[in-house]
Amino acid sequence: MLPELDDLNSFRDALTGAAGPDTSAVQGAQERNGQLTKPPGALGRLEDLAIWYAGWRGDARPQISAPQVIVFAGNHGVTAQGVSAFPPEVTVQMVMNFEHGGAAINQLAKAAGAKMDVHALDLDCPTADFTQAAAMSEDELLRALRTGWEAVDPQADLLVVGEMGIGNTTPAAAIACALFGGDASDWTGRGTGVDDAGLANKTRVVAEGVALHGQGDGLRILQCLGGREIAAMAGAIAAARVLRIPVILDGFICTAAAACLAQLSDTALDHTVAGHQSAEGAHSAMLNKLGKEPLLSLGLRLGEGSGGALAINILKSAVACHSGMATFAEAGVTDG
Ligand SMILES: Cc1cc2ncn([C@H]3O[C@H](COP(=O)(O)O)[C@@H](O)[C@H]3O)c2cc1C
Ligand SMILES: O=C(O)c1cccnc1
Repeated sequence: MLPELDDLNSFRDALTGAAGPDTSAVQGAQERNGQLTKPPGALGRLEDLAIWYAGWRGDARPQISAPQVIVFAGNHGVTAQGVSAFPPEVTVQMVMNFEHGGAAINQLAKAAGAKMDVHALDLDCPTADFTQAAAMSEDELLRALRTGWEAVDPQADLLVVGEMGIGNTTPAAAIACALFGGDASDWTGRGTGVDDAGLANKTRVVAEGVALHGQGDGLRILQCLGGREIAAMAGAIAAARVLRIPVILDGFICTAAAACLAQLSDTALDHTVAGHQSAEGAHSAMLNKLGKEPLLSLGLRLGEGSGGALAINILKSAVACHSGMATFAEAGVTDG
């Protein structure tokens, strides 16, 4: 059961107090894995994935039958600084596209057999430009976290969260810089494709934001430098942690949301795997900081949950092998 989110402390408490994986299911899955008709370790990371999944589901021989993809959308005041190659009205236009089934994520969710939900967060009311003020008030942060928290279907057995928000690679870079240190240029990339002058301007904006608001815990950084859809992703990833629903992380922006949770608790992201490595330059550095090895590297730089949705197929395949294969004894195959 998910507790109500009355305030930011109830969020912190729920995350830090959430139970870990079921160790007996992990043990049962490891034992089963050792008996399947293949040389030991021959399925590589698929074996680790299946055992990890079994632990979080509390079932040594699990199935994946109800994956959920949730796309959150938000608008960003910082777009006034000219940080994106596209205008902010594209956010609401893409939300319509999601609703009509025309975006990349619609096709990828369908191909993965996942249901897809879309939540637009106050698109008429962009966050504040973080070079001037905190992006959100505490109350706005709480409401965005709650949107994500409540969007997770408790019956889902796998979750991917994605986003749409023109300008949001800028807050994602600022979050990473504030959490992990280094220069703004280490974390700032081209997003939708800004040119060299655009990249220099965007780097300045990230540096200004971090100089103004770079202190505090993961929630404070999310509030001051993030955005509503980024906070909603964090809320959904945290709810999944409490509900023991495994999560496949998407690209740069999704990983920045997750990184805020990792700052609050060392075990906050134990139920997550990195679906892919985005072509956004600093994504691999962010994954390294979080100790996550991506499953795919296909040069995607889209967001929307696209890389996470693609990786559903990998996880499904891992679990299908683990739960569907015969053991040496069942198949009458001689053990090594
Ligand atoms: C048509 C279109 C569809 C998208 N789908 C995801 N994004 C991605 O690009 C945006 C981030 O890049 P930046 O920070 O440079 O604006 C986000 O909306 C992200 O989801 C899109 C962007 C566009 C233009
Ligand atoms: O990695 C991402 O999520 C990403 C990269 C570029 C633009 N939009 C999203």
